[in-house]
Amino acid sequence: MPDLVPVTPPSSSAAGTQTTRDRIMPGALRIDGLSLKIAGKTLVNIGRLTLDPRSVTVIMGPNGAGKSLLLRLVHGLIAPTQGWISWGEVACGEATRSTQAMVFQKPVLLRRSVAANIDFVLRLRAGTSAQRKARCEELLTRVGLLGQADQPARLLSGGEQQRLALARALATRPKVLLLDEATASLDPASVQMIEQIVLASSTDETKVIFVTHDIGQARRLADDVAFLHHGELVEHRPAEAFFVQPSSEAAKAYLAGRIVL
Ligand SMILES: Nc1ncnc2c1ncn2[C@@H]1O[C@H](COP(=O)(O)OP(=O)(O)OP(=O)(O)O)[C@@H](O)[C@H]1O
Repeated sequence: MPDLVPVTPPSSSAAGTQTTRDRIMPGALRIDGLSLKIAGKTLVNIGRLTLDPRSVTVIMGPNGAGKSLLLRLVHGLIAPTQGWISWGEVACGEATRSTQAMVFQKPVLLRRSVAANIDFVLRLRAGTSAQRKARCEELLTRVGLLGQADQPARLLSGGEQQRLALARALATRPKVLLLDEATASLDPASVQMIEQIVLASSTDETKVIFVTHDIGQARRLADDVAFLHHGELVEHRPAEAFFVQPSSEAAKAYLAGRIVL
């Protein structure tokens, strides 16, 4: 296990010194001896996992495999019972969370206009109102919602709401973008748009970790696949190898469409 430096909140880093953001990249995500137990039951148990900082990692596995819990652990929304998660030299926690963004299956939006939802996030960062406006327009253009900027967010369709949630996540210029079944209830056109935005984002120095049940989607997006079963990591391989020749019986059965218990 490498020495992990104490985390410095981004706001307190002096000019000219490395910020938490700088120290996260280009380091990999490393998980070591990670376990999560609730009420005496082990729900996540991952010995070691290292993820490339620039790939799109897809996390797959049957229902209840621990995919969402793993994402929440990585995002620091829940604390592990044991073990470490680190980005580069930095232990994951409060400070790394501000360099990450997570998109959930059900978009969580403010009861304000589309643009105000983005502006809310932009206000947490430095910048003039003209800069915020320009950045807001850039983000809304990127997700195809500029025409609805002044509309109440709650009037958007499900797919549009999810694109707004994605734009809001991208507003933070995250080093790591975590998506938990973000397209699960959307139609094919919305799925395609979100996949395109995600793929384009992953080239901008943003690591993407995408949880999905959809094998076709995993094939389209993944550079590498981590397959979970009963809270354990049963394999982590480059996507080509995983889809052609999965090494675990659970992944073979899952890809063949058989029921995996
Ligand atoms: N707060 C909690 N307390 C107790 N058990 C929990 C809690 N959260 C999740 N679990 C259990 O942990 C297991 C893994 O849950 P998780 O949501 O991570 O699965 P998943 O792989 O994302 O499943 P799905 O594909 O159905 O969303 C499940 O059996 C779930 O019931």
